[in-house]
Amino acid sequence: MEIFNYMENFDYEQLVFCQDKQSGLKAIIAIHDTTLGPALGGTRMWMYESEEAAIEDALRLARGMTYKNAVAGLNLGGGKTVIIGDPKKDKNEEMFRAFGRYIQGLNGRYITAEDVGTTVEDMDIIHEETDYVTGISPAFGSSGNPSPVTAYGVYRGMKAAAKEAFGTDSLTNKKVAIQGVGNVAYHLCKYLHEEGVKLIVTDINKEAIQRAVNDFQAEAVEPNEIYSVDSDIFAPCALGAVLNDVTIPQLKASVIAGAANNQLKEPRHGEILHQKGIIYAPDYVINAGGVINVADELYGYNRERALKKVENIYNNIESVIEISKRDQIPTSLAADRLAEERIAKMKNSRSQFLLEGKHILNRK
Ligand SMILES: NC(=O)c1ccc[n+]([C@@H]2O[C@H](COP(=O)([O-])OP(=O)(O)OC[C@H]3O[C@@H](n4cnc5c(N)ncnc54)[C@H](O)[C@@H]3O)[C@@H](O)[C@H]2O)c1
Ligand SMILES: CC(C)C[C@H](N)C(=O)O
Repeated sequence: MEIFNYMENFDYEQLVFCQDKQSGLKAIIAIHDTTLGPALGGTRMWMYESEEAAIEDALRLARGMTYKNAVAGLNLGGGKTVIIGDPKKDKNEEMFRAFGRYIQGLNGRYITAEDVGTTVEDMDIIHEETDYVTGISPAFGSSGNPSPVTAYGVYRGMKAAAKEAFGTDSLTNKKVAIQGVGNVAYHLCKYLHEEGVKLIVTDINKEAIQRAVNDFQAEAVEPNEIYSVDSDIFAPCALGAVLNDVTIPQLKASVIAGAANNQLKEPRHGEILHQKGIIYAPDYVINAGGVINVADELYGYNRERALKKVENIYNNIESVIEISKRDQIPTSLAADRLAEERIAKMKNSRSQFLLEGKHILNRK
């Protein structure tokens, strides 16, 4: 990958490599865009096949956060960290403390939180070194684990997408196929089960599957069967790039609404879904509940206020579908348009503001 080329093409601001030999920390912080405010995005710990794959993931996820935060109406930019390593074996306290010091060194340009492979406990350790971390323990007056709130947002967004596809937002008796029943999807299953949804689940972790089978009477299928099962809604809740040339032709669902980041392998896959008449709830619009929740910490966390904002994901999905229908474009592009318009407007007004400031100073 030509890193500077890639950064230039997609307007990235900064890429930071952090290493600490003693603790084994190898982290990459990507800051995409801070027009709307400091970059807020989680830290993912994953066993990447190569350093290049880790860099690419950090960059793609950071850009996703810029768009997510913009559409969610947050005054925050987008960034993300990946830590290279096995979250089950390679974590230690020194690693997260070292990482915390790197975040502190960015002086507030980047604020972190949980993502795949990191926990509230990890954030608490980071907090020993920096205030630029959210999703820390409620004992600190903080919001804790964002996953249940992300699940609530996905549930709300799924209902809005269902309304477009089925004429009603009731999910009772609908079949929902869920890929990956981890932190977010477990809570999503709870909401769906309570509404009388028939759940079909898969995971590469047998215990996670068993929990969903036991707790929600879900039907379990093999990971490669989840795309082609008979379902009304497909909810990708594992990792990215799962909507691609191989999987899309297998889908029976009329709606795609799930928590995973970067679900489309390439932008053209959004166009293919549009042509097939599948209602795709854009990932970064529907899965913004977690970031909305942790961002509320910046104002002194108030759960009721945060959940009210998360409910709005229903309206955000409705707006995206409206633009998609009006302009005859895929929902993925409609969402991009919403985000880019908000950022562009702010870029203009910020430069005007700065010009004025300079003008006043000159007068003095
Ligand atoms: N946690 C949040 O608040 C949040 C917020 C926004 C977006 N997301 C995104 O949602 C997704 C899930 O997040 P999470 O926190 O629940 O993570 P998680 O690690 O708890 O859950 C992911 C699950 O997917 C399973 N999985 C991995 N590869 C799979 C495969 N090929 N087939 C089937 N299952 C597979 C894992 O075993 C795990 O159980 C991620 O893409 C994450 O970035 C999470
Ligand atoms: C800030 C975090 C809650 C971010 C979350 N992991 C996401 O992808 O939205």
